[in-house]
Amino acid sequence: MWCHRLSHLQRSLQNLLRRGVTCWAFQQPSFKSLFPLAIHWHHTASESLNCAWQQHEDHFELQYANTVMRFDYVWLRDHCRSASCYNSKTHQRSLDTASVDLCIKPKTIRLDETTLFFTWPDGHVTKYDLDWLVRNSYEGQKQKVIQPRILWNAEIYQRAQVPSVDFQSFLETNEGLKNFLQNFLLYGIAFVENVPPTQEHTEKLAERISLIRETIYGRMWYFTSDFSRGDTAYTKLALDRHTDTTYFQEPCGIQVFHCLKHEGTGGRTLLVDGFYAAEQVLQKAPEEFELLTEVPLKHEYIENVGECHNHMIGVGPVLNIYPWNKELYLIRYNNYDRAVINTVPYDVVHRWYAAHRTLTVELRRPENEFWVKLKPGRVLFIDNWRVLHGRESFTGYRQLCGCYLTRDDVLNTARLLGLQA
Ligand SMILES: C[N+](C)(C)CCCC[C@H](N)C(=O)O
Ligand SMILES: O=C(O)CCC(=O)C(=O)O
Ligand SMILES: [Fe+2]
Repeated sequence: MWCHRLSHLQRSLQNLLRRGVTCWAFQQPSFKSLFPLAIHWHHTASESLNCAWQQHEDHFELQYANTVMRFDYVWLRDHCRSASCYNSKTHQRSLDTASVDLCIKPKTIRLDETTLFFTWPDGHVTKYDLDWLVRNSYEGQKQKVIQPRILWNAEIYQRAQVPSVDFQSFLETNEGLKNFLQNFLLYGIAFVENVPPTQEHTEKLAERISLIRETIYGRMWYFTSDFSRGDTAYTKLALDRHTDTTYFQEPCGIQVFHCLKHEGTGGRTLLVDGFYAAEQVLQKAPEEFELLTEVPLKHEYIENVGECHNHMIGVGPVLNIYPWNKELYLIRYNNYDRAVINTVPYDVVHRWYAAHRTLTVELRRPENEFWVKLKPGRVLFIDNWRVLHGRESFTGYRQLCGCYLTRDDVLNTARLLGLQA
């Protein structure tokens, strides 16, 4: 641990020196030893490669491909891809990270063409390709989006004329499946056409891209307005925009809807891109956006109807972002299922209500609403981590079937088809 303290001390000393406060520093007994080496930049001979590196006391600095990267020495030892440290068949680490000295530093560093060689105190050599380091560095990741998306309001979505994929081509060709998934990843919704209007065919579709996520509602579900379950979804009432299963610790990733029958009026489906609305909040009120990413909330499902007894609780903020690049990846928005707020003090609660209102105003702008009437044969897939759904009240007999999908497995299929997900 000494080396970390040293470098920390060194940094504070440098800060003090920069601010001109030197007296404290000179009182330290080993002041000189804190600055043991003059730092030299190593440049590559070839101009075209444009690579330079420095060995600092507590990290390795690399400039390459217009990126300045800083690597911790333990990190450099830990990611060694040599045969004894990494099994390239299973893509698993063999090295026991706990056996690495936390104060490790390379004995020598050398660059040959585009490969960096680190020789460690015990003689072990680690090789890194410069491009690999760029791809895998924090600085490289920070600039990258995990999931490219096209945020939409009704006009943007309709203008894009996103084609539906045909049932046959979805099931039988990789191209059909890939087109479908690409649209789904970009927009958070996608349709399959000409599906025979049965639960079995809907299930086949779902199984083509993922594993079906079985929940308290079953594996494939099938529902009418019979109030067979203790939830408003099982009535004829209107449902305002929301995401489902906010009361799960991990809300379901994807929802599949297939309307098998409707003899009556109303019942249109409402779709709103939650990420588009959140982006508007970020632009107009960044501190409110931040609050929505920070305040943890509970959502709850309490059911006691007939034989069904359930009590589910999920905790998490409304907006979930990756901490390193601030990219939004999940919105949890369901005012029906939001539980008592008892996770934040009153003053934060008040600011949270204001931020929630700002988001709600964006979500409710008529220009952000995309309305569609689900029909037998046309199956809708919704990214339940991004796109909110709702429905208009209706009359008559309406049958809806569908299921939830596990998000990991949808993304797995997408990656195997060569898509970025
Ligand atoms: C889709 N299906 C009818 C099975 C369930 C409906 C769940 C409704 C619940 N309030 C929620 O938003 O999670
Ligand atoms: O009836 C509908 O169209 C959708 C109801 C709903 O929100 C749901 O089942 O999750
Ligand atoms: Fe729902």
